Amino acid sequence: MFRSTAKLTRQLLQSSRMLTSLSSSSTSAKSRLFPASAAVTYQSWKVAHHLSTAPNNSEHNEYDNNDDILTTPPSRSHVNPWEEPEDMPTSGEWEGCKRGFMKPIQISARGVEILHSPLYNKGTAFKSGERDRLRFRGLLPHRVMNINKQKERFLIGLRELESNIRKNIMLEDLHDRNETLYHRILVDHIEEMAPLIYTPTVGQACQELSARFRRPRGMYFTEEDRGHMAAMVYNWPHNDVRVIVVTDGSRILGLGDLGANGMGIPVGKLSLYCAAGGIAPHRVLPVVLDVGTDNQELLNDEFYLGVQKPRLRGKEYFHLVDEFMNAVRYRWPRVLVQFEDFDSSVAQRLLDKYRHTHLCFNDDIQGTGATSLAGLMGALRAKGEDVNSLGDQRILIAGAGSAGIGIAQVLYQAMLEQGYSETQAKDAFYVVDQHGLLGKERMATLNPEQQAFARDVDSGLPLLDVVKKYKPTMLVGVTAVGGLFTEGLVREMASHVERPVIFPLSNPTTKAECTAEQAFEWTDGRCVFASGSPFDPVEMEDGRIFSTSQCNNMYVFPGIGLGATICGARKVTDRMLYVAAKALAECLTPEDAARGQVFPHISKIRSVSHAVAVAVIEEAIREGINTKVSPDDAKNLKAYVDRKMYYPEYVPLIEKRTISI
Ligand SMILES: NC(=O)C1=CN([C@@H]2O[C@H](COP(=O)(O)OP(=O)(O)OC[C@H]3O[C@@H](n4cnc5c(N)ncnc54)[C@H](OP(=O)(O)O)[C@@H]3O)[C@@H](O)[C@H]2O)C=CC1
Ligand SMILES: CC(=O)C(=O)O
Ligand SMILES: [Mg+2]
Repeated sequence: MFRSTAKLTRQLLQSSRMLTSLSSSSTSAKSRLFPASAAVTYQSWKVAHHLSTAPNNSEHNEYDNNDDILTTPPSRSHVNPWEEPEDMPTSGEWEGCKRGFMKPIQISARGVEILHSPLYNKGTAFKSGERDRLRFRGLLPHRVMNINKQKERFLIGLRELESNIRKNIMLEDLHDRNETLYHRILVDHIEEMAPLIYTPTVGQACQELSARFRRPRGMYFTEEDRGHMAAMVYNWPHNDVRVIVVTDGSRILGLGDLGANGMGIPVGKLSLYCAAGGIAPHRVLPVVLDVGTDNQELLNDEFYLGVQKPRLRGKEYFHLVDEFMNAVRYRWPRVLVQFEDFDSSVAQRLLDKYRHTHLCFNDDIQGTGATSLAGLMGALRAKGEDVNSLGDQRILIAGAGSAGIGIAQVLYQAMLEQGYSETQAKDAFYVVDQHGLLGKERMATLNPEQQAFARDVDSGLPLLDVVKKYKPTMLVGVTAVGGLFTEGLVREMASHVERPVIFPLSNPTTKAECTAEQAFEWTDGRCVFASGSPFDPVEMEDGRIFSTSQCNNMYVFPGIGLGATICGARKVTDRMLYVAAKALAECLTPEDAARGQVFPHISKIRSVSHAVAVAVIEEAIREGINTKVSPDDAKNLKAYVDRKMYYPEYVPLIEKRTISI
């Protein structure tokens, strides 16, 4: 089990390279992919550092490395958990940390039940005193391992696997056994893990969910549950649910209708809520509204686990959603509901119906809009232009669905904030769907949100002709059509603009409108690039290396959820999304911008979520919809939010006693 640091580091370097090449796109183009050597070096440094600094006796201290999952110490930036955080408070509950004593959690589970409860299970990390106290002495092998040793062992096994889907399965198995270790691995290795538990691998995990089903996670609601939902929600074993991610599986990433197999998306998003957003795992609930599917393959599949009927539509559908929304609010009055991957035929309608009465938002419309705003402001910085010059851009959005219109709406609001008139702001947009440019002549076929961005002339003009005629400075793809940005189209754009901004945002990677290497090659390295799923940096034949960024709503939804739930906001407002975008944009350092990056590195995601949450709470206070943060706490909001963020560490457990003497 124990390997030398050098040997392990070598192996990690090798595995990381393997991972890099597995997740990379085709290398057939002239430019070749550049292995993310900076990340590899950082990764191996972290492991090497840990191995050389972990104290020898750490495995035998009953209370070291433990924490209360409900509140956490303020600073978590340290790599080695045995090191005392620099800003450890001098009073209050964390005074105990210094003496190696942690407030335990009382649990009702007993003996072996605890080992089978993923929220409490620590596996081989249970210390001998705890094994006695909790009555499972003898049910675990003798050796006690601390969380870092467990993590190290898990990572060796994970990195030996050859395919990303196998890695996803291994991670989800851990998720089902030991949530603390799972989230700790995500927190410490987010760059490596995000593509495995989220896009792109989560797409395949959803497609194969029924075939690979092992253990249930989350809740399913079907038409048969009508009239029972208010009672059903009490089947969920946790009383303090703060965030629900719900889908009806009708548009999973760019993969279309995956029915109940879409459960992988709420599960993946909520893993990010915990690891990146600091929401404790017992406070999240993934949900599928299983209203059938129109996917013929699933309807014919003998192993499909969802409702094998055509989708419920119309009034019946909306009544079902309504019962669900009221049932969850009945049990958890302050819960935040994130609508995810609903087909655009219902997404905006659901948002409009609930946004003023329930604490909710639509991630594909609003989260994507806020993230893209931050990314496009980052692109202006990377180009050395004024971030407040959005209204002077010519912005071509390919795709007029939830994401496309969501992006246009948030950018439009931002332009008004930046001082542009409504006419100037509207004039910056060119929005194209399958039938070409949205224009006045097509008004009758457009929904009200699309109509707002219809141009006076050139209705139906094809995408390439829009590029030729209007010479966009920014090109955003949210069509779910892989390869839509052809060489001809990108070269045409680059012939008019010195530094074209190219954002193929469709997920998963196979649906990206173009790859990173294509964009850099076809613009001779002049573009500023960001994609929905991650791409490795690109090295051109002449040796130039270009950074890529991931423009994905994962940069804002965890922070929006964290902020909205900490302050008990009554609703998620448009301005909250705007301040979230600004906070995210401000996390970009001058060095990031100089490298052509438009988002902070993903390893910074927890501090990004923290900044977004602080901005959201400040906005809630300004708008008078904060119900929880006291004026005193508001004075030192950053520290307050820090304290509220969950950090995955083992907590001492004690039995909850029902009889007192
Ligand atoms: N990076 C990120 O954070 C996010 C990425 N996305 C991705 O964006 C993609 C779209 O999502 P969403 O908006 O919800 O999907 P929708 O189905 O709502 O919208 C897709 C849009 O693309 C248009 N379209 C399809 N084919 C073409 C074409 N050949 N040329 C021009 N337009 C075309 C459709 O037009 P028509 O209506 O005429 O069919 C429609 O307007 C997905 O792949 C999703 O994964 C979504 C959210 C966040
Ligand atoms: C990222 C995301 O939400 C999507 O692709 O749908
Ligand atoms: Mg989505």
